[in-house]
Parts: sequence; C-alpha cells; structure tokens
Amino acid sequence: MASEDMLMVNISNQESTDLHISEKQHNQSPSRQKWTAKKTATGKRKASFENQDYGSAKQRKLNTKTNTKNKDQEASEFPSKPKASPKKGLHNGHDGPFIKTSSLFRYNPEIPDVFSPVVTQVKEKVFTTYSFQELDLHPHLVATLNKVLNISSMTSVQKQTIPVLTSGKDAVVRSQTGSGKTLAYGIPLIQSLQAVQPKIQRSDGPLAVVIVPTRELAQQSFQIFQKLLKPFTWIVPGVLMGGEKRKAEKARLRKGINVLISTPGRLVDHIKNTLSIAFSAVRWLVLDEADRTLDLGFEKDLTVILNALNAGGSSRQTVLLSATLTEGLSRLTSISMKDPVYIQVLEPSLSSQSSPSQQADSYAMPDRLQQYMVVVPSKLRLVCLAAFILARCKFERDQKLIVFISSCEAVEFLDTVLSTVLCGKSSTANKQQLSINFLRLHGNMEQEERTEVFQEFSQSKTGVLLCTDVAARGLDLPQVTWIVQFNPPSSAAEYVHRVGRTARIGARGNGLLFLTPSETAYMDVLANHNISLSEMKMEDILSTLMQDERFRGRGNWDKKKSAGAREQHMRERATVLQTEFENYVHGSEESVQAAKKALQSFVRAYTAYPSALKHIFHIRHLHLGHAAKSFGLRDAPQGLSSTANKSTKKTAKGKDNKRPAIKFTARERMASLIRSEYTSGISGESKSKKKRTKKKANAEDELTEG
Ligand SMILES: Nc1ncnc2c1ncn2[C@@H]1O[C@H](COP(=O)(O)OP(=O)(O)OP(=O)(O)O)[C@@H](O)[C@H]1O
Repeated sequence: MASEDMLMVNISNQESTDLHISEKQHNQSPSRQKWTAKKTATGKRKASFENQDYGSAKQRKLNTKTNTKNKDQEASEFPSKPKASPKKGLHNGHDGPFIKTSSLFRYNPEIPDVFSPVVTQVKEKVFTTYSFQELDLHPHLVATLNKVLNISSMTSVQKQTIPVLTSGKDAVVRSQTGSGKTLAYGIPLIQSLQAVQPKIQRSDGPLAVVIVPTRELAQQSFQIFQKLLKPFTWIVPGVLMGGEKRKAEKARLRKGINVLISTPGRLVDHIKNTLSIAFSAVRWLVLDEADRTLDLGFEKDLTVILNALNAGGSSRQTVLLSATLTEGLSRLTSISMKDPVYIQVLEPSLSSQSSPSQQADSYAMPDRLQQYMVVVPSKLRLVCLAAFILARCKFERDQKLIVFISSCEAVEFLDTVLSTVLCGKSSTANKQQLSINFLRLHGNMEQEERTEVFQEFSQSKTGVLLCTDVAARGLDLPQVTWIVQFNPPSSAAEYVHRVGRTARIGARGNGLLFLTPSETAYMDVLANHNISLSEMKMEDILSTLMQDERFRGRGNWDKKKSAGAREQHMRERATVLQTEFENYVHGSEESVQAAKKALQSFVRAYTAYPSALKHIFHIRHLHLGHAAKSFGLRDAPQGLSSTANKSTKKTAKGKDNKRPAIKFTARERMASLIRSEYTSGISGESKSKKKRTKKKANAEDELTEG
C-alpha cells in the first residue's frame, strides 16, 4: 500500500475513535442516559470512565502504530496524552438544557513549537514633506486634493511616480499596501486629460482605461475619479462591472465615458457585444493590482482587451501597480510597454544593502502593522475564532475586524452561526444579548447587496466583516483594527494584500493568521518574503471566555484557584461554547445542511492550494471528523453522495466485512465531499464557468470577476 493510503487508513482509524465517542454521546441509549445521571452524581465513577475512555484510545493508537511506516507523520496526526480533559455532561450554568460535551480538547495533534525564522522585515517610508503645490499641476486639481480629500503632502510613491507619468513615460510601480498608489496614477492621468486641446468631449469615448480585479475596487476607484474630476466637468468617468445591468451600462457607454474603470470580465463582455464601445482615443491604460490582473484567471480577458486597444491604433501610456509586483512577472511582456520605469519605494538602507533579487522577493509591510499567528487544532477553530471576536468586540472598544475565509459557503455559515450564538439569539444560549454587527461579503451575493455591505462596513466604526478574497485587494476601508486570516491564503502575496486592509497610510493595525498544527511550515513561506509573525497562544485567546458568564459551565470560577484549575475551567467554557454551536447547527435540518455545505466547500478550497504549497496544505492532512467539528457538526458527515453510501453498505454486508468499514469511508467521504461540491453548482455561476472542471474553479471565481 502506498504511504498515502497508509496515512488515510490511520486517519480513518483515528476518525473512528472520534465518531465512536460522539455517536455514543448523541444517540444516548437508555443505559447511557442512566449512566450519565450516575456519572454526574458521583465524581469518582465519572473519573473512571474518563480513564477508561483514554485508555482505549491509547490502545487504538498503539494498534494503528503497528500499521504505519511513516511514524513522523503519524506523530502529527495522533494525540499525545491530554493534560486535562473536559468533564462530560456540562450544564451551561443557566436555565438552558443539559448539554452534551464534545471531546474538544482530546485527540488533537500536539501543537508544535513554532520557530519564526529571523528576517529583516522591509519597511517603506510612507510620507514625504513635499507638497502637491510643488508639482506643476492644475490649481483646481491641487485644491481638490487639499479641500476635498484633505491631502497636502505627497506619499513616497506619489513623489516618485507622478513626475514619471506626467513626463509621458510608462511605469511599473510597486509600493506597500495603503501607500497611496491610486492617486499616484490618478493625479497625472487627470492632469494630462484636462490639458487635452481641443477639450475632451463625451463623444470621444474612453481616453483612459483602468482595469481592476474586483467590483468593489472598481466602485471605489470610480468614486475617487468622480471627486478628482469635479472641477473638470467635461471629462466623464464611468464604471463597468459584473453584476450591474448590461443595458444600463450600454446606454452610458453610448452617451460617452472618458475615464473608464472596469473589471476585466465585464469589459470583455462589452467589447464583444456593445457596438458603441470604441477605443480609438485611448491614451492611458492602467492595470491596478497588476499581478492579479495579469494572473492566470484573467489572461484570456486581458488578451481580448489589449487586442481591442491595439486595434484602436493610438499610442498610449501604460501603468502597472501593485504592492506585490515583481519585475520578473513573465506576462508583463504581453503588455508591450515602452521602456517602462520601475518604481519601487524602499528605505535607502535596504536598497544599498540587498541585491535586486532580494529586494524583489521581499514584500514591504506597513510600519505600524503588528502581525500574529496562532496555532489551533482543527476541532478548536470555531470556538477560537468566536473567542477572538468576543475579546475584540465585547471587551474592547471601537474594534473593526475583517475575517478572511476560503469559500462563500463557509462565509455564509459562519455569519449565521457566529451572529446567532455570540449575540445570544440561539434558542439554547441564555437570553443575554450582545450586539456585534456581523456583515458578509463574497462572490455569490447579489451585486446590490454587495454594494450595500461594502458601503455599510466602510462607514461603520465597529463590526466584523466575514469575507472571501473578493475583499483582499485594494479596498480602502477606514479604521480597520484587525485582519483575521481564518484560512491561510494561497500565496505570500495574497497574505500581504489581505493584511494590508489595515494599517493603511501610516495608521496602526493588527493581523492574526490561523494555522493548524500541520500547517506551521507556512511561516517559512512568509519568511522567504521577509515577513515575520509573532506567536499568539491559543489559550490566551480562549481565556476571554473566562470573562463571559454566558459560557460559565458548571459553577463559578474562583480566581484564587490554581493555574491548572483555571485552565480546566477555561476548557469547560470553550466546551460550553462549542456545544452552543453544535446545538444550534443540529437544531434544524436546514442548519445541518448549511454546515455540511460549508464543510464541503472548505475541503474543496483546501484542494485548490497551488502545488508549491501542497507539502503544507494537502488534503491528506485534513482530519474530516475534526474539520466537521469546526463547522459545528458533531460527526463527520455521512452519506454525502450515493457513492459513499453504497460503498459503506457494501463493505458492511459484503464478503470483505472483516475489514473495518470505517477504513475506507473516510477516504471515500473526503472524495465525495469534493466531487459533490463540483457537481452541486454554485449559484450565480455562469455557464462558461461551470464548464471549467479545474479544481481551482471556486477559489479563482472569488478572485476573478466579470
Ligand atoms: N498624500 C496622501 N496623504 C494622505 N493620505 C493619502 C495620500 N494619498 C493617498 N492617501 C490616502 O491613503 C489611503 C490609501 O490609498 P490607496 O488606496 O491609494 O493605497 P494603495 O497603495 O493603492 O493600497 P493597496 O495596495 O492596498 O491598493 C486612501 O484613504 C487615500 O485617500
């Protein structure tokens, strides 16, 4: 048997342990119920049951050990002896029902010591002392910057870029997130268009085309151009983006748009279907977030756009911008730039010390950004996220969080379950209500709602935005205090963009990356780009629950008690919270289905990590039973597809019934999780997208927009 097969068998056996335990808990037989009652009455018997339980698990561990060749890998999959285990059968301390305790702190892989590689984090100086007055700009433009945008001095990237672009050169611009790149191209673009003689008319059509990867970024950029163009009423900005009515956009195109901001997919749509779109006058092409817009997902669209522009025949200036652009980006060549000036904002000390290739690999991070990571075993991920949100939103003031999640379905699920349980709206939670403004943003939402959410979160001072990578790039959401990456991103560059939604333009901000014990090598991936994170301890996050009496468990907490007793009590509270989640999820068939769907999509997103990261994020490292718990499911889902059902039955009845049925069902279930997600179809997906059978489809859909 291949080593991978062996590993899956081990996982299956491990899962069998968990399923076995939880099934006992859920399907409480009369004898089990009686036993539980006795158990709570006599602590001694309870203790003996726990020992017995652990002993049998330990035995199983020994048995499986003899089956495996890869002991190192096994060590990370199997538990070490737990120091303390939660009590079974907790009461939530209030008037709620008696709750079943899940084995939250047992059978988890050990949390490894994380050694953050020593790196010299690259910094950029954001501000300069140079004012916009010093540039030869139209006075109305300077006045708008000063009075409307409240901006007087240039940032470093603006200081370097604006003169290059006003001199008519092409440029490739890289500077850290939130450093003012939009104005770095916006100001020279408007300066040049307002000077065109005879004056630009609407009927001239687009003179500038700005391509951005997402709809929200298109809206945001459009709003900035609207402001900047106020004094120059004859130049008309316009936005085209997927999700809007094509007919209305066609009408606007017919009337004439001079500065056209668009997502790639929608622009291609119009190039193919709208006769009134003519590019003969285009003088500017801007690719914002250029490494994304030049990325695989957009390649075809971009070729169509470039062909259409080239057919227009006019000569144009091209600008590429991103916080993570690399000169070596091979697709740059397809853009046909004329001797572009490469602009990179680096501290002088670093520019002189390091080689160009070192500089290219190092991503500059905002100076006042504090970056943390926490290692959390799968089973504890949901409670840990919940505790972190509680800590910020209940016990601190003015906190605004963005939580990045790998799939639309998981965003939907977490939005419902967190807002219901944490805000005290669930039937089993006690009545005390808490107001946290949870919002969600992902690619499967109707555009109208997406726009509303984006505006609402932009304007609010507090709240939690749960989102996919649609919000990772370019969005300038004010006063965000924390970026939580609940699922690690697919590259260091995406890490940089996500975390860059905070600590913008010199402000403070924090980032927290969740990793499971098997994913800690991701720290090396970040270190390769000179990014270093400090470790936050899971226990410190969970300890917030000690302040929240809604999750008190049995009895009061006495501060004088020992540290061990405190930890035990904290575990009880985490278990009470997990049980609240599980009770909510299992309270209706609808929520069970939502949780399963979210789990499916999570597993599927896990398969979409690039091959270079497969040694860290491989599906064989996932423990389905544990992952299910992080979606509030008591067991790993069964019967997700007919295939899995049939094979389980066959194994149970068939000739080969000596083989434990569970051995193959975990693998089959994992496979069926992925398969059924492919065939389930994603609402709002276009036909052409459905045709794409690539594993990456879902993840890419979140990054590439029509
Ligand atoms: N010269 C300036 N002085 C003060 N604030 C500025 C200046 N230039 C831009 N800003 C503000 O800084 C914020 C970030 O700017 P912008 O969104 O252009 O950053 P960015 O570099 O494009 O970031 P990202 O890489 O994340 O897209 C915006 O709120 C913008 O209004």
